[in-house]
Amino acid sequence: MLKSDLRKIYKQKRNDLTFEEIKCLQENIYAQVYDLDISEIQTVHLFLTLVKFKEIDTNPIINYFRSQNKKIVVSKSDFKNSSLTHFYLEKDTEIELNKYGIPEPVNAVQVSESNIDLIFVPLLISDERYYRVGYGKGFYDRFLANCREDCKKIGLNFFKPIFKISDVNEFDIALDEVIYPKL
Ligand SMILES: Nc1nc2c(c(=O)[nH]1)N(C=O)[C@@H](CNc1ccc(C(=O)N[C@@H](CCC(=O)O)C(=O)O)cc1)CN2
Ligand SMILES: Nc1ncnc2c1ncn2[C@@H]1O[C@H](COP(=O)(O)OP(=O)(O)OP(=O)(O)O)[C@@H](O)[C@H]1O
Repeated sequence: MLKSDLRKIYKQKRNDLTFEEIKCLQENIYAQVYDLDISEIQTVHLFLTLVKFKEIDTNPIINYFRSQNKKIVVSKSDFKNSSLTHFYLEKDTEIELNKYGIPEPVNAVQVSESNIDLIFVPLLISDERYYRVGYGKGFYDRFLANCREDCKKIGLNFFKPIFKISDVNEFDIALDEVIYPKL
């Protein structure tokens, strides 16, 4: 199926989830995250939850990685060129919503992509080859292209991957793994 159709379908499917359903799906995802082998990981990048699109609440994941003494990195989005810049998220880092409703750090220390060992990637839907469809601006395609070859990329989603995204292009970078609710 085409990215543009998948984007519409999975935006709607996510929007249709009730908060009770989301709570249950999240718990399943968190349990799988807490089961990952993170012994080689020092620095982990997470997205901060975009509430208007009913994204997974990443706060419990952030708290978990903090409790494991890992450094947390979050981004600021530049919609003019679809680029992200990255910053350490400390316990006292101030967070503000940008005009799209994305939480972003204020006055934090910038981090280069080369310091990131693990990235949790937001997505609407992925396929069995670990390609993904996001909101369609290419922020993550650009970001992942700048990361280390050995940086681990794990997608998080409420829905099971489909067989195949048919219009994957030269910029699309496959993830290493996608975590979605399993029985
Ligand atoms: N939490 C989170 N942060 C993220 C992403 C994400 O998927 N989740 N992104 C992943 O790449 C980037 C942001 N991508 C976004 C793309 C569109 C809109 C948005 O509000 N779109 C409006 C139309 C905006 C316009 O073009 O004027 C809409 O769809 O209504 C928000 C975020 C970077 N940060
Ligand atoms: N590294 C790159 N350099 C230049 N253009 C890029 C790059 N990566 C992606 N693009 C362009 O960005 C646009 C959006 O890409 P795509 O449809 O794959 O977005 P997406 O993965 O759904 O969005 P997002 O990453 O923001 O969640 C496409 O037109 C694509 O060609």
